[in-house]
Amino acid sequence: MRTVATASHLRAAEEKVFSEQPGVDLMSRAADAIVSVARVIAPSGPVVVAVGPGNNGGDGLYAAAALAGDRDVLVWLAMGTGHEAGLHAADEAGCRQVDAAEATESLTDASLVIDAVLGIGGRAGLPEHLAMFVDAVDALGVPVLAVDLPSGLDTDSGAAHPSFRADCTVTFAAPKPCHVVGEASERCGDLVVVDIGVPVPDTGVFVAEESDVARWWPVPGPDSHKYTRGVVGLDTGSSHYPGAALLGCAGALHAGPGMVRYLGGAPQGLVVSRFPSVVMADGRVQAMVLGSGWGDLEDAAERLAGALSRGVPLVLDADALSLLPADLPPGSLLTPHAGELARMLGVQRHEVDADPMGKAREAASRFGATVLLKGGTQYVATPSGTVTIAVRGPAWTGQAGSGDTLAGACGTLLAAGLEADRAAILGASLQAITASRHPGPHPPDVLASFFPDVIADLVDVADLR
Ligand SMILES: NC(=O)C1=CN([C@@H]2O[C@H](COP(=O)(O)OP(=O)(O)OC[C@H]3O[C@@H](n4cnc5c(N)ncnc54)[C@H](OP(=O)(O)O)[C@@H]3O)[C@@H](O)[C@H]2O)[C@@H](O)CC1
Ligand SMILES: Nc1ncnc2c1ncn2[C@@H]1O[C@H](COP(=O)(O)OP(=O)(O)O)[C@@H](O)[C@H]1O
Ligand SMILES: [K+]
Repeated sequence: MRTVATASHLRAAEEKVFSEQPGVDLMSRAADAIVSVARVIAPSGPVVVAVGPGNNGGDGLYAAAALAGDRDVLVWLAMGTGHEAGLHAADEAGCRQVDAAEATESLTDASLVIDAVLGIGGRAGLPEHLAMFVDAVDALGVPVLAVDLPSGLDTDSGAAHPSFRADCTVTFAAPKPCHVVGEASERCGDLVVVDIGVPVPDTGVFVAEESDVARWWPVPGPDSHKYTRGVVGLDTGSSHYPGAALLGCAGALHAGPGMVRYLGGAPQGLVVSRFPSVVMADGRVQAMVLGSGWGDLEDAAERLAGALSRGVPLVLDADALSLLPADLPPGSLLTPHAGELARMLGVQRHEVDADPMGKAREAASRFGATVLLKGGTQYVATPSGTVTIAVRGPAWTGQAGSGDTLAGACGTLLAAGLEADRAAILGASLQAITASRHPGPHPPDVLASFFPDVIADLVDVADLR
């Protein structure tokens, strides 16, 4: 996992480095990293460097100077001025300064555009002349390497302001919110996080990576058996929504449980004819999933009370989220989408959309349980106040029934003994990684059927580490 830091976190950390190590040259380290990545993306050919007035531009100018050793490098001062010492270095190295028209014309031959206009000091949005340059870059498909972040984005949010669209972003010390949440994150391309000697501040916000899923996935040992691996009980679905039972079972079974017991109100024959290994008899479980596809079941409160009396961690999804008891069993997980979270907190949906991370954190604190807020960005908030953003997946995962399979998968992970936050991070990330590796669209149960391939692959890679 990586810590996510805001612009002000980073500035404070950077100031501390400067005060403790006067004269330290962070900019050269940043520039070296940009040069290394630039050489991988575009090993040869002319490079156009769009340079802004601040230190982001300074990074770009030193990188331009280094690249000019063996290729044509064109420098455009996109805001009229640039970092003085950086400009001197670029001039000395033979970079050619161009104006807006020449920068745009040169795109037809360019192998790479380096966006060093604005970084963490930038205000959101782009002036008109830069927006036109970005349109020309996009139209010609020239690869873009963004320095720290695609200029135009707001460092601290996922909002989709007019900005560069990068194929790769080289950022320093830690990912910022714009790299990992919302539509902004889709503008960053591949993210390379470089250690330039600025210690990562403790922010309590993290982003999960595929390697975390690989390391944490619960793998049975040689002496494991179905009960030690974990039995998950599903009280999901109903006669009105029998599909939810199948979707939950699909998610639970394909995430690798010891056993799935189906204890809900959908026709048992339907479940067992589709999934013969699902057990219909009641008995011991290590975790329960409730609520998906309940609709307005008359005995919902009794069903919840029955599950609570088992004293095992619960995944509460969909309709169970409107019945939250005061004391949830330790290790329980709530899986609302934004509308459900708004209802849980008694606020409007737009308030959740405006501050999804804050609202997920508020719910985790109020209900004393881990909250997985589902959506394009998936936030896992714990009662202690930490928030982890799950691995991101393609948008077509957002379809009816994806949440049911996800709840099932999370149930399997809780039954395996994982803490609720790990179960949520792994379940949500697995769904996203699977959707990325098996481009669809696939209906949710079909997507779940690819979970085992992805788990096997991830675990295999983890074993080799
Ligand atoms: N943190 C670290 O450890 C390290 C950081 N490093 C690098 O420094 C970068 C941060 O540099 P920075 O603070 O100089 O800010 P930066 O992003 O260059 O922009 C500020 C300038 O842009 C201007 N401006 C802003 N918005 C604008 C707009 N919309 N339209 C027009 N103008 C606009 C703004 O003008 P003003 O606000 O004064 O009007 C000001 O002149 C960081 O991202 C990283 O690349 C590395 O060198 C090494 C270690
Ligand atoms: N834009 C998106 N990109 C990727 N995944 C998404 C997007 N929107 C929703 N999802 C995922 O799709 C699932 C939808 O869950 P939910 O809304 O509960 O659906 P349902 O209740 O119909 O099963 C969740 O796993 C969610 O995170
Ligand atoms: K930039």
